Amino acid sequence: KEVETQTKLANVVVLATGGTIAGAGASAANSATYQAAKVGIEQLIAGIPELSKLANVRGEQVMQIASESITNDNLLQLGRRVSELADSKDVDGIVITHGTDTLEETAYFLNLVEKTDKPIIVVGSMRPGTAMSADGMLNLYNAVAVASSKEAHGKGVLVTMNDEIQSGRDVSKMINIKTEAFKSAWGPLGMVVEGKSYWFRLPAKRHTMDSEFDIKNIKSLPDVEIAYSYGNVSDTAYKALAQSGAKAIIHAGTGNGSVSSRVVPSLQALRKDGVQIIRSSHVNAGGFVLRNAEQPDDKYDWVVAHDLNPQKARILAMVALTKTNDSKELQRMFWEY
Ligand SMILES: NC(=O)CC[C@H](N)C(=O)O
Repeated sequence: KEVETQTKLANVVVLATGGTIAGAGASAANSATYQAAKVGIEQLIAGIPELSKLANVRGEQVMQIASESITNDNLLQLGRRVSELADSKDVDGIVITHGTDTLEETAYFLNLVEKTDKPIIVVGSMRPGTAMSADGMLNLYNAVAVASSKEAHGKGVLVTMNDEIQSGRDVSKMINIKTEAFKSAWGPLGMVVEGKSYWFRLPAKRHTMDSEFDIKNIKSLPDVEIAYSYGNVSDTAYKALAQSGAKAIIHAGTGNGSVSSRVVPSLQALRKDGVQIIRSSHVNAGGFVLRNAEQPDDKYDWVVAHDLNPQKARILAMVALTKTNDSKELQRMFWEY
């Protein structure tokens, strides 16, 4: 009996959403020119017989899209399915296959709203399965390995790419042509090698079980948009986004979220009209925006995104706005998550 429980394999569900990990190209030489979201999850799982040694794996095709086309409704649909599965006692871990373009957004969203300590792993690939040196097979194998491990419990939503275990909160796609594409400004949490995980650090920010957000209470997500900044920037985009109904605008700022003097008056006016202004940075290796540095946030009643890049700041702002429209509360959430 004891031996039986010791060797019992974990039950892992793979939720497939599309992306390059489900991509197919015309020839094995096509590592960058191919169609994403072509191959079904049954075929992906069948292509890796070694998975059956790691866990009892079953797949579910939730959608079949390239991740740049993912909508807020898609996020909610996926989040609800993850939550249902996490609540089931027959499920020990969940893997989500995903296009890499917005993988970091989905991983962070789930990290905020899933009330479970069961492993949730988001995984993609940089080359389609039809290409030479395709990376999807190993990335998915590693994802299932981590999802079925005891140690992955309670560590928030994770991403396994290029043998690394990254925090879904921190990780970002930093380059679009290398298999070494996903990095965290603060380093990976661990490594996964030959199906075994090696952990080195833990996430310090609130997530999953410790989060005040719950997918079960989120009916819809408000409109939050991003405006990019650069030299000679105009206020046209900011004003247009507000006019089309944005509840918050993420300022994808230069450097430490600095704001051009050409734009400051409009952002002040938009805030007076009720739009939340959230200063982030488009510095690729990781921005670090501090309150009242560069701009008087207290005076203008603006929020800073701290180390969250603009696309992650959009995710947190949407989720946060389902609870509050108080800028001080929003700022607290931006420090805590
Ligand atoms: N490497 C990828 O997954 C990119 C493919 C596609 N643009 C997507 O995000 O789904």
